[in-house]
Amino acid sequence: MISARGLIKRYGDHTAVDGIDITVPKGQAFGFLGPNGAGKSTTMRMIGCVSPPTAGELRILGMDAATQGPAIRARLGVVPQDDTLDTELNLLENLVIYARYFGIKYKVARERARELLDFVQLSDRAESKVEALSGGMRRRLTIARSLINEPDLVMLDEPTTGLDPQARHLVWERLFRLKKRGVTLVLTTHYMDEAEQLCDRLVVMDGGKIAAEGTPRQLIETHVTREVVELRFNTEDHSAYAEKLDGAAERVEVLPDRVLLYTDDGESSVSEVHGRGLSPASVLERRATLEDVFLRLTGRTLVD
Ligand SMILES: Nc1ncnc2c1ncn2[C@@H]1O[C@H](COP(=O)(O)OP(=O)(O)OP(=O)(O)O)[C@@H](O)[C@H]1O
Repeated sequence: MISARGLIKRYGDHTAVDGIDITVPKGQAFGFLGPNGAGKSTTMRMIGCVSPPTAGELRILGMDAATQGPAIRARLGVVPQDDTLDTELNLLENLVIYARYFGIKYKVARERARELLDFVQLSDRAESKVEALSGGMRRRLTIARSLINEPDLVMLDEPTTGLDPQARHLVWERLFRLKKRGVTLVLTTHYMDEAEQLCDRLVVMDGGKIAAEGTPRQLIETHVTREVVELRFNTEDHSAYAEKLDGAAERVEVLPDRVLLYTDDGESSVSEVHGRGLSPASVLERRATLEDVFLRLTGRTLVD
């Protein structure tokens, strides 16, 4: 569905995307994980054929992005970061009008719009104005809109940013269903749980480059230990404690508010902490996550 080789995007002197390679097969949910400014949206815009690459080769749906943009766009679904719905119109009208961009006949558009509202569980709101919808409902409507041209590939830029947990789960559940229907999904996210739950494969981006790639499980197994012990001390300066804990685990990481011990045996690391005469205010043993992978690879946390 997507093949990029040596993809580069420069804005003046600034290189936003710095020579990335990606391959996305059909039916996969492929995620770009990374902090602000990593180059995720820029990559999505190139794949969406709205921003031409400065250099490199980019093929989407077997076509060349440089020369076949309009043909590619006709077969893509796009869910932008900010909702661009027409709030003055009702839900059905939003979908039907969008269908016109694709030259879909009115009768077909209305039928599809009804089906799609059903798919995103908004049928009972068909005649309401968009301005009356919650954030989660708007997202679902935007997802419905992205499907009006029956796309093979749907691109979602931070599909659940700003939504409450329940609204996020509703969006995820619909995206799972889309995937089951064989639609390929490409998404960007700041959220490790979203990446873990939705994505078959991930690239971790940082500073315009790909820092790592794999399934969520592979990334965790390759880059971090199985367990993590989080220690919080009554102090303003956790780095002093990190020094005292040198060698207490496979790796010791310090954040402003805690020390992280990366270990394959949480219990013995906790004993080691006490053995060194240290008394943390709190101790949390947990499984390693993508957030830990990210910290390892970039030295930063996902959500600043
Ligand atoms: N149109 C533009 N003109 C100049 N610089 C840009 C433009 N778009 C993006 N950039 C810069 O390119 C870099 C990558 O931005 P991009 O929006 O792709 O990051 P991102 O990973 O999507 O971040 P976010 O999570 O905040 O959306 C940033 O340094 C940004 O300031």
